[in-house]
Order: sequence, then C-alpha cells, then structure tokens
Amino acid sequence: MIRTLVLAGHELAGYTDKRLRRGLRWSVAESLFAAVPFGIVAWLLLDVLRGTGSVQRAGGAALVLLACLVVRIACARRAMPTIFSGAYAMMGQARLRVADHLRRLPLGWLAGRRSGSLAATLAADMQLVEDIWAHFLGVFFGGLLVPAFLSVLLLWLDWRLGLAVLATLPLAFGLLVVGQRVLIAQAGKLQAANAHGQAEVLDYVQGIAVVRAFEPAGEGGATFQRLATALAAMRRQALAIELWPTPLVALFGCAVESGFALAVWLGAQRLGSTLSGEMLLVFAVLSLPVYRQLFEVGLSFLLLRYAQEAMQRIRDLLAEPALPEPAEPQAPQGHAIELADVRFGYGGGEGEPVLHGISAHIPERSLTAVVGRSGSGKTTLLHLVARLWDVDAGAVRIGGVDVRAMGSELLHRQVAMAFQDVVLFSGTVRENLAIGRPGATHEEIVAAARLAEAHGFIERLPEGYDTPLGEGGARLSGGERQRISIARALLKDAPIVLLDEATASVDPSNAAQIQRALSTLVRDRTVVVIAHRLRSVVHADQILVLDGGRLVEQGRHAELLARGGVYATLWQCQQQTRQWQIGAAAP
Ligand SMILES: Nc1ncnc2c1ncn2[C@@H]1O[C@H](COP(=O)(O)OP(=O)(O)OP(=O)(O)O)[C@@H](O)[C@H]1O
Repeated sequence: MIRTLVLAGHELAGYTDKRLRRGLRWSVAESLFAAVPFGIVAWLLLDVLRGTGSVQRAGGAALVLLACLVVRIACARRAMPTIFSGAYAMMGQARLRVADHLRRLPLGWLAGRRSGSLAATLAADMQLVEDIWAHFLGVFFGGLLVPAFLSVLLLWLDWRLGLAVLATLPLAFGLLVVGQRVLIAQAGKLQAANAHGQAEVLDYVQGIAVVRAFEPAGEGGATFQRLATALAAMRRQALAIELWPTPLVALFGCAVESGFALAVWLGAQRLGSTLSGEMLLVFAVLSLPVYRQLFEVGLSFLLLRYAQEAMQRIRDLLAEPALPEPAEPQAPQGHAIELADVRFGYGGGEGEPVLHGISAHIPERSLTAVVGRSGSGKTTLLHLVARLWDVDAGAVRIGGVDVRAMGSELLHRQVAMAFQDVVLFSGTVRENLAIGRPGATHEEIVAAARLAEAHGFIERLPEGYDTPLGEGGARLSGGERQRISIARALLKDAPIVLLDEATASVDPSNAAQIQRALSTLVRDRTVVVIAHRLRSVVHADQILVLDGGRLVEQGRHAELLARGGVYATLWQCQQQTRQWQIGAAAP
C-alpha cells in the first residue's frame, strides 16, 4: 500500500522529489537513534540488576544516551524541512497537472459534474495526499523501526519470551484490516456527503441574489432546505466516521497489548528455572514501547487507507481521456473557416442532435453573422469552431485543416473568443485583459480596450487598469464585463475572432461604437459574431440563419429580407418590438 502511495505520488506529480527521499532517509536515521537507547537501557538494567554495574559504566551509558539524543534531534531538524519542501513541491506540481488536465478534457465531461464535487477532489483529496507525504511517511517508517529493533533485541535476549511478546500481533493486524474496511465504507460515504455539501454551498453562495429575491426569509425556501439537508448529511457522516471504527480501534489496542499479559504469564511459569527475575523485568520494560509504537503505527495505517482512496479519485480524474491530439499537428493555410456537413449533439452522440449537417464557407477577412431563434444552435456552432467540443460527424476546417488535426496549441493561436457568459477572474483589469497574451504592453492593452469601447470606464475605476475586479468581476456592470471580454478577445490578436452576443448587454451608443470597431477589425481578421439584435449585423459580409439546428438561409441582409423567409420574419419581429412600450396594449 505504501509502495502504491509513493509510486502514485510519482505518477501524480510526474516526478519524485529528491528532497522527499532524502528527508525520509533522515527520518529513518532519527528513528534509529530513537531505538538504540532502548538497547542501552536494557544493557544498563541487566548490568545493575545482576550487580555487575559500576559508576563508570553507568556514566558511559548516560553519555551515549545523550549523544543519541543530540544526533536524533539533529536528524529530525534535517528530516522535517526536507520532507516538507519535497512533499509540498510535489503536491504543487500535482495540483498544476490536474488543473492542466482539466482544461484538456471535453467540456461534456465537465458539464456532467458539479463544480463543488470537483472542487472537493481538487482541494480535500489533494490535501489528504499531501498530508500523507508531508507528515505521515516519516512517522510511519520511523514508527516501524523502533518496534522492529526492539523485537529483534527481545528475541535475541530470550526467543521464547520474545515470541510471546509478539504472539498476538497477527490477530491485532487482522482486526486492523477489518477496521480499515469499515473505515473505507464510511470514508466513501463521507466523501460523497462532503462533495455534495460543497456543491450545495457553492450553488447557494453563487445564487444568493436569486435566493434573496425569490425565497421566503427564514428556513422555508427550497434552496435553503436543500443546503440544510446536505449539511446535516455531512454532519451525520462526520460523526459516523469517528464512531464506527472506535470499538475496532479499542479491540486492536487490546489485541496488541494482550501479548504483554501472555509474556508475563509465560515468564512467571519459567521464573527461577530457565528465566531470571531481572530478565523478566527487562522484557516488561522493553515490550511496552513496542506496543505503544505499534498502536500508533496501526492508527496511521487506517489513515493511510483513507488517503489511498483520495489518491484513487485523483488518479481517476487524471485518467479521463483528454480531447485527442494529433501526432503531427498540421498548420492551417490561411484563415477561412469551412463547415462541412457538421453534425453534433450534446451527450457524445447519444443525446438529441443539436446541429443537423451544417455546411458553409466563411471567407478569410470577412464579417459573418450567425443569427436565429433562441436555442437554434448558434453558440454550439461557435464552440465547435473553437473545438471546445468535437463534432459527431462532418468537419470544421480552418485554412483547409480539420481543427482536430491542428492540435490545441496551434488552434489556440488561431482563435480568440468572447463568450456569451462572460467569465472574469479575481485579478486586476489588466490581468483579465492580458489572459490570452501574457506579455502584452500597456499600449497594446489600452489599444484593445479602446477598440472595445472599454477604455473610458476602465480609466474611471479607482486604480484604472490595476483595479482588482473582485471574484467573477463582481464590481462591473453587465455591459462593462462584456466589453472587457471583447477587449480580451481583441488583445489576443488571433486571426480568427468569435464573438458570442457581442453587443447583447451594451447600450445602443456603445453597441454602434463596437460595431465600428468590428468593421475595422475585419480588415485583417476573420470575424464571426452571434447577434440577437439584427440591426447590428446589417452590414455583415454574410449572414448565416440557423433554425432548429439547420442552416436555413445564407446571404447579405438585403438578399435575406427580399427572400421573405426566417430572417425576414425575425427582422419584422424586431422592428415591431422597437415600437413596443411597457404597459401599452399590443397593436
Ligand atoms: N451543455 C449543453 N448540454 C446539453 N444541451 C445543451 C448544452 N448547451 C446547449 N444545449 C442545447 O443545445 C441547443 C442549442 O443551444 P445553443 O446555446 O447553441 O443555442 P443558441 O442558438 O446559441 O441559443 P441562445 O440564442 O438562446 O443563446 C439548445 O436546445 C440547448 O438547450
């Protein structure tokens, strides 16, 4: 089990830190110098009890004991920092690897999991494994060394009595294995309850505004009740994991120490014949630390199993297949986008199809708008171009190369995207803008912000571009968040820019300015925008109209209007809605 944990440590972090090995060696040395004094004490006791002792011999023994203590402390001082720095470095690397792996997974895998449960694996499970490396391994190896040394000593002094001292250990460790099984069953339930609880807490905190707006105060609301139930389950499981193994731990302790009673009884039978009184006393003195240490080791052994389960969950996460990468990535020839009979459904081809064979050509350096009713598949189409998902059939090609054959690194350089749900991180405005281009200069950042009509409001923030945005960009309005997201996409300076609902929550004057910015952008980029406001795309080079996951119309604004189809209907609806007034009767 230990071997598995240490090897899995290598597997998680991708390397085994030399400091961990070195620290473990220091820890073993420390235990050795903790064990040797027991031998000296046994020798001293026998010496004194047999009447052969002298002041000089006792003084010499005391000096050796002192020397052992000094060396032991010196070893401990080397062991701890070395183990800690090795273990924390390895775990830091392991966390980065898991985080890196997460971003390579298909979004469908992530969509099927609650973020709270993933957070539990990333935080609590990682912490458990880290604790094992940092705190446990040294104690475990050291804890085994002292009883092993003492057992050899006892067997050497009197093998029959030595065997009696150790006789009940197999029974004790048998009980420990049963205890482990109980603990693991409970630990699995606790982990599930914790993961569920964390997910509920996350939902509750993220949706606190909705809870306040819709749920009755007090404990009557459904969301509050769901949270309370999850927290109660966590409490019950936490208690169960403390209580269930308790009788088994007590039994384990009994079984370990019952060897002592057996040895005393057997020794008493032989007293005066094959065993001297002083030898029995030495056995009594030396066997007690064996039991104490083994009891400690046994308890840590239980925890070890707990960590092994956590390790398995992390390994399972790492074993999830990432989006396949080509062996030899192909570079695109240009930046036109080709949709070739694209078919896709969420759920890996098992769910309802969302896109039913879409074929279109999006020329290089053009502005293409994708429009259609809500749920017609516009966002899905853009996500396929950026390969957030893989198509079920057909192909998405950029510059003549299938995005699956391009490899994520090359594709990442080709495409910048502003999402419909703007995600901002808790860093500064500058950090959020430069996320796709870490080395960007201040001038480049400002230029992108100006293009996206974001420079004005950023300048008015208390610390300008260095203003921290708070979690999720909480201090910005919807329109401001959107403009940051557009500026971020522009700053990345990729030849293809995908904008989802670019001007949805921007006021009309800003929308017009962003529109102009996009027209400038198109001079040297391929731009695809999803637009609900059709007025914003009347000048687009091409408009793709989706309906029910199918491409039903394609052309310029005037042509589509003249056709009198889906686009014309949508256009008329929007013209009418512009004349609506809240509270006025419908015409
Ligand atoms: N992650 C997902 N898992 C399962 N189904 C999804 C997922 N995302 C979208 N869908 C479904 O796919 C269909 C197309 O959704 P999509 O978001 O692409 O439409 P859209 O045209 O962009 O809509 P809107 O204009 O409202 O943003 C919808 O029926 C939606 O319910």
